[in-house]
Amino acid sequence: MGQVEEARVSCIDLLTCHRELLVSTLRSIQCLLDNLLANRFFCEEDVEIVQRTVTKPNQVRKILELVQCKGEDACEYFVFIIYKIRDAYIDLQPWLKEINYKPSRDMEEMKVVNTDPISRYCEKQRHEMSRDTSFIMSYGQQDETRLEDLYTDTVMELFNDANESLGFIQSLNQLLGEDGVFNPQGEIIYVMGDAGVGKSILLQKLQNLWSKRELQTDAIFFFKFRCRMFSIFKEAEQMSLRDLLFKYNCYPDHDPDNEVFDYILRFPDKVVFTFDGYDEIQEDIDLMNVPEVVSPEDKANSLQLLLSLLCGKLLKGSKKILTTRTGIELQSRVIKKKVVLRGFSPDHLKTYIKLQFKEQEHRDLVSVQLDASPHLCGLCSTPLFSWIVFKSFRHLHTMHDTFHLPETSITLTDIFLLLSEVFLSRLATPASPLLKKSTRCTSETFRVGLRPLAGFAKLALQGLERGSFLCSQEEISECGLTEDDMALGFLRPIHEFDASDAPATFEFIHITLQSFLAAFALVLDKQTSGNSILKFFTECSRRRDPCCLPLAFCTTGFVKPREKRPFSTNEHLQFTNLFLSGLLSKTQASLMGLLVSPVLLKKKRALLKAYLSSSVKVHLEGLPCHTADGEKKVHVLPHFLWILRCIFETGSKDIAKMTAKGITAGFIKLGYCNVYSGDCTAINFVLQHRQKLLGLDMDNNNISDYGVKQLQPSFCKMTIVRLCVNNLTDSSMEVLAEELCKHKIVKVLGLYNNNITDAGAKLVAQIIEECPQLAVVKVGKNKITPVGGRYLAMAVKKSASIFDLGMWGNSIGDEGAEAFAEALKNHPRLTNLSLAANGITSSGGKCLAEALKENTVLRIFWLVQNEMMDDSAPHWAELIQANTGLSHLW
Ligand SMILES: Nc1ncnc2c1ncn2[C@@H]1O[C@H](COP(=O)(O)OP(=O)(O)OP(=O)(O)O)[C@@H](O)[C@H]1O
Repeated sequence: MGQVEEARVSCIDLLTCHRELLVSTLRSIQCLLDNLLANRFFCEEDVEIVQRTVTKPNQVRKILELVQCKGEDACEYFVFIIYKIRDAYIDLQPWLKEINYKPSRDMEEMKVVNTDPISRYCEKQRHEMSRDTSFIMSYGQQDETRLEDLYTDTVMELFNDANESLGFIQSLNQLLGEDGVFNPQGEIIYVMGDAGVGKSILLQKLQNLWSKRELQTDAIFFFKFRCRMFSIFKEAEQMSLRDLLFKYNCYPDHDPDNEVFDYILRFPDKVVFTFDGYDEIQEDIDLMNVPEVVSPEDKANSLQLLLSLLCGKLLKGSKKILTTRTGIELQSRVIKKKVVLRGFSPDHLKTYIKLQFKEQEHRDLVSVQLDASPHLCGLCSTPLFSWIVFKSFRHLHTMHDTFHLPETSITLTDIFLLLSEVFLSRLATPASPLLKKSTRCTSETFRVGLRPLAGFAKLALQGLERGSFLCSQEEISECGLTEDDMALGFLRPIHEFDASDAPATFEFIHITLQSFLAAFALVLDKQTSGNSILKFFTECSRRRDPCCLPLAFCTTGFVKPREKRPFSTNEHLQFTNLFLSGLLSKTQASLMGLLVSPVLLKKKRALLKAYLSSSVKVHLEGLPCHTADGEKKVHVLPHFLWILRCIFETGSKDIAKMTAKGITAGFIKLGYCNVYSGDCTAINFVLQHRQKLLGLDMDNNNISDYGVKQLQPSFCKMTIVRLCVNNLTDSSMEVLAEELCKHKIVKVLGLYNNNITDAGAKLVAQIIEECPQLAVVKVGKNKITPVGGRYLAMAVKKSASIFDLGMWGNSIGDEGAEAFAEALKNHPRLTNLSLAANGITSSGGKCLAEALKENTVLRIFWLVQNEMMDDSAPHWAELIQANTGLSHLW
């Protein structure tokens, strides 16, 4: 035996000595009884005696009495059970440590079976979680793919409460860890991302890793919820936290004493929650005024339970990951950390192609087509869209002799038409394998599939109109859809909301597909006046406010009743508008002309054209603008971007021209508007028709190199190019250098916080040298070393226009500093320079101070966060006394 034996403390004495502690702390009595019985320390009668005893402490007393009567071995085995099943006897682990318990060799050989309800529940949860998360849904139910065969990492960026980037997360383990926590008191790990960027799949992967014990966490419970379910529970339905956890997740069997729930209440830090799709909550505002839930025993409305969990009023300290569409802001005080999903990087996309296509021939074919179209690459950075494109490609390629992805100007409407074509092609009689593959005829597929397509479209529109993502069997039948139609793949059944045997509920396989079909319904609709196609446009332009969700409740406890909103965001409606624009485009005219009367189609197209042609102008007129340097500046809202997206879908040059004319401001700020690379095609589509010069600020978006490529034709008009915090690499610098040096009109170039290295810095230096009007350049927080620093310094030396250069947060070091010292001597114009946080030591500092004695122009100089020692201070003191033009030295 270990220390216990060495000290010759018998276990009988131990149990006597610590009896009080054991009586007050010991739980999971059944597990003790099961093992004592199985190993014949107890007989059936002993077990019955214990079970007949009324309270838990008395049961423990009885067990202690009995084991002590049975002798030293029984007592030692009793302690051994507590030692072996840590989870069940977690409170007694410190005691075991205190008595320095180590089991004897004989004891180590004895069997202990874990019949503890808590451990059994954990196992059950892991088992069910693994079953539920191992497959990614594909087309309908018929074609599921294993998660591990398709899951590809995506770009995950951390942000602080001021929405400043804190860098990227490299692995899912970091999501639950401490990286990027800006508010330790906050309870929520807030994950944001655009439609289809992979929020649900990210959670699924996390759940799957946990189920296989591959996630680095000590959490032993995991509860997953989709937020939309909270809208489904009946308003009047009151439920307890226990119901919410067990009825709608995994149920604890064999737990007569509620030990699992008690454990969860006592150790909330052992619990992970995932709540997917916070934007999908269709809250009833009246509920918000009901008092908050603070006791786990209270019954309450499910939404209140959710909010109390999220705010930490219930199960404080549990880990909670909440996902939502971009644009839904929560108050920072409830957020622990913030992660934004950015979709596939070019490398991720390559990996995903490999996973999607097993045959090298297909991989090559797809890669060639993608390489030829940066716009398609941009679209495919959203996993949902690449999934549709690749799946459709595979399907159509196997069905038909030739199939190529649509070329250059593919739109989102094209992508969803492709998906619908694949679904509807199931209606076609399969060709005999011996026959040559059939020739693809999209219009025929749609013509044959019109009845079910119209049925699904009607169902989708009805759902959007009443604010629901779900549909019942009854509603499906009312739309004329049959069981065979259900097999096409548009809908999938959902089981998770009905704890009872309620009839099945269905949802569209993705919300964007519901939006697409709703748009289809608007186009097909013969009954109502054409005007009704614009109803969602009107609604979206009215609801311009950034969304504020029920978590106001967490901090204020009271929210004023507002207009009842079916969805927390209007993105679904915006998508419907976008698809409507695409379906009514000239490109789709021949296909749609087969499905709708050409006269009606023409009427609807004219209405849309009239609306879109003026909507940018109207939007801009409604915004506050200010004039600076004789130029009108306006900060647009995300709705502006949606209008541009719609205009691009129409493919109409006329509308684009009229829109370009309507942009009267000389400077447009699109910062924080959630612009992604695919949007740049739409922006370019309009801007290329602009006659006048323009300043464009696109800071803090996600446009990436694909986006810059798409904007290429528009740079000839841009005097201000701000692309800070946009995930750009040197490849974007090539495009910028080529365009900006060709047109030489740029005045401001913002590239702060991207991924520019020395090669990119060389190109920026070229822009500085060759653009005679360039006054402001921001290249801080990139990856520029002394080599790049030298290029930039040399360019600054040659430039007579540069006025403000920001280099903060690179690593140009002393070598870079010396080069800048050279550039500063007698520079005619540079007034504001930041070399802060660049690893410059006293030696570099000395050179800079010396050089500044010959400079009377520099006013503001940032040098903080370098590595200069006190020995450089006299040089700066001397410089200040020498009374150069320097007014601010940091
Ligand atoms: N990391 C990934 N690896 C492979 N495929 C992915 C990944 N993320 C998403 N997908 C594909 O994209 C589809 C849509 O993803 P998902 O449902 O997670 O998006 P979402 O961000 O939750 O969208 P929404 O906000 O509209 O609900 C998935 O069904 C899957 O096919």
